[in-house]
Amino acid sequence: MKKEFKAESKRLLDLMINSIYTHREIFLRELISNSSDAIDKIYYKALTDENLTFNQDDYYIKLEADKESRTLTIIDTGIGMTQDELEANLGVIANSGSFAFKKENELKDGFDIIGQFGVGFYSAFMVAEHVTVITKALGSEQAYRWESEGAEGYTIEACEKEEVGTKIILKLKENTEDENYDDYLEEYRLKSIVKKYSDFIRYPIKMDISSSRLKDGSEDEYEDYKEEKIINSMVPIWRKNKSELKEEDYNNFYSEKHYGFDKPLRHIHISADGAVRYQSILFIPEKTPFDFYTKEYEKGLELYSSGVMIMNKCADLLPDYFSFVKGMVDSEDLSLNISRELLQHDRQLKIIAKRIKEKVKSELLNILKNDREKYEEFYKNFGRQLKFGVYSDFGQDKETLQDLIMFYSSTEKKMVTLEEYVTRMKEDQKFIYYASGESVEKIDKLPQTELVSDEGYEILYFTDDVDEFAVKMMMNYMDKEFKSVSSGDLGIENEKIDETPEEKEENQDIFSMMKEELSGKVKDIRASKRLKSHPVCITSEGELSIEMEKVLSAMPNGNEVKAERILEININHEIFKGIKEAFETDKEKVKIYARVLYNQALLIEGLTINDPVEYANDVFKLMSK
Ligand SMILES: Nc1ncnc2c1ncn2[C@@H]1O[C@H](COP(=O)(O)OP(=O)(O)OP(=O)(O)O)[C@@H](O)[C@H]1O
Repeated sequence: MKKEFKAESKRLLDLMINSIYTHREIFLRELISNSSDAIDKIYYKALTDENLTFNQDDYYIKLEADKESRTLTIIDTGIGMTQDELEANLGVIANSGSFAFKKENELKDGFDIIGQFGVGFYSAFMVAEHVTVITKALGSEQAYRWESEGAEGYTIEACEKEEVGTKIILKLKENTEDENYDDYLEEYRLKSIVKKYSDFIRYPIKMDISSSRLKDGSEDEYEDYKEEKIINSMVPIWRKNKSELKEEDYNNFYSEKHYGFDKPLRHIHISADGAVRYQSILFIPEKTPFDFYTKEYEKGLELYSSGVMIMNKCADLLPDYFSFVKGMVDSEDLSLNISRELLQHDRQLKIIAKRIKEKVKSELLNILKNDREKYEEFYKNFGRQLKFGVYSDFGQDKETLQDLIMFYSSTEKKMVTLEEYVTRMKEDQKFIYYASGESVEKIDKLPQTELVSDEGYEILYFTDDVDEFAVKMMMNYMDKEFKSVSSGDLGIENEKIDETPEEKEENQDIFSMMKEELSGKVKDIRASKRLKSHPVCITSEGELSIEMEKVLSAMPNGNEVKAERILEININHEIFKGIKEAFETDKEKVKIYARVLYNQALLIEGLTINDPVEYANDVFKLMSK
């Protein structure tokens, strides 16, 4: 009976089969990589299960090309699949969650599809019109045959197969003007594809290779014969010498492993011979994985013990703030049998994790120093993660991360590091100033930044939710304290703005009256020490800023925290003169002023006002008075 693919799989499969795809040849890489994974699984079992004995020679992958029937067959001695596994693994292309992330029109390019969804096996349909999978699972008596011609569906039935393992038979598509599928039956072509993408596969990839030799007893007569040969070098790339490897080799490895659909921004190749022996290849991706900032994203590195993969995503090897790092670690000093729980406490693993953390940090610093543009690109994608790192775990990693974070600068008009900021601070400047807001454009217009900007000080713009929380955790950098431009004491003396004692005395009563009108809304009303041309602004007192309040109250369980608001009034502004006048002649008007100014300050700050109708009426009243 023919079964249909799950709806999403069908759409995806259609797209893939019909996409004009320039790298069709990678279907072989995908199938070989699946075979290699399947052998890894059985090999691992054999090493850890006393009841199983296997010889190294038992593990291999074999390619068979038959020109007559136009089939290419990939055979492996891996773990095989049961009927249920066939159904589960080859009946659904991608798990629907990840598929939902991409809209159909974004799926034009086949490369994207493969990289992002791990639809490895289905790439077979880029070259084959009919695919047959014959497989027998370890420990199972019965073998099964899965067959499909693409989007129409598939069948599964019982069949005969001697040995455990899987055999995939591709009946190649008819040749077209653009593509000569017969090419995939040619020895030289298959050999070169294997060399290019699968050279380092640890198991032998065998193929019958034609040669010719002198006929027995003859001196000039040759005969053709076939001989089985291993066509890959089998040395894993991480065991090779760095000097032997080219950028391209690392890039191929990155794609082969499906670490990402992009090209890596940087690779790090570690070969350590110290207290713990291990090799590692790490990648810093160029682009943010599509699910990076979602719950679905899982950090981790592949973990191998002496070349055998023991864990797909070992999370303990990476701190959360470097969760974007992809790659693998292979160590001879780790036990094959180690369980997840034990691994967490493994001393060796801790040493490796620490070293990886340091390496990634120094590589990032290196990019920052030598390739600023690249770093800024990286930072755009993953900077938020680093800032979360500063903030989380009570700031225990702030030292590691503080030199890697950047903010937009008011004076430089670009991203700058904290070190750059501090080293060009003015002599009399006491603090590292920052202003928080939704975007650079919005912060540019904030009244609170006026004085600090006018004094010629640089201001860092905090546009990410996490920013202010992160610097609160850091407290200072190179002994300089962070200071919000909205905070009470800015450490700037300015005679023109500061209230004289007489003024203070004089304004006292006005402010008290306004404060009474705004009771419950603001903690205090003061003459501003930062406003020059704007009449009013809101600032906060204490640990919690208005921006932080916004972030916290936007959280799902609606934190009801409120910043302590201070209404600051520019006593040198025309408007304040009006208030003073009203205080003498029309006390009711002072109250209206208080309400209007408060609401306007909220609006400037990007906060909502409680009663817009009352506000509008107040404004009308002032306009008509
Ligand atoms: N030769 C094989 N032997 C045993 N199982 C296989 C074989 N080929 C595929 N499978 C099973 O089918 C599943 C689906 O394969 P597919 O290539 O579509 O995705 P994947 O290998 O899981 O993901 P990715 O290709 O992104 O690593 C595999 O995870 C594996 O369980």
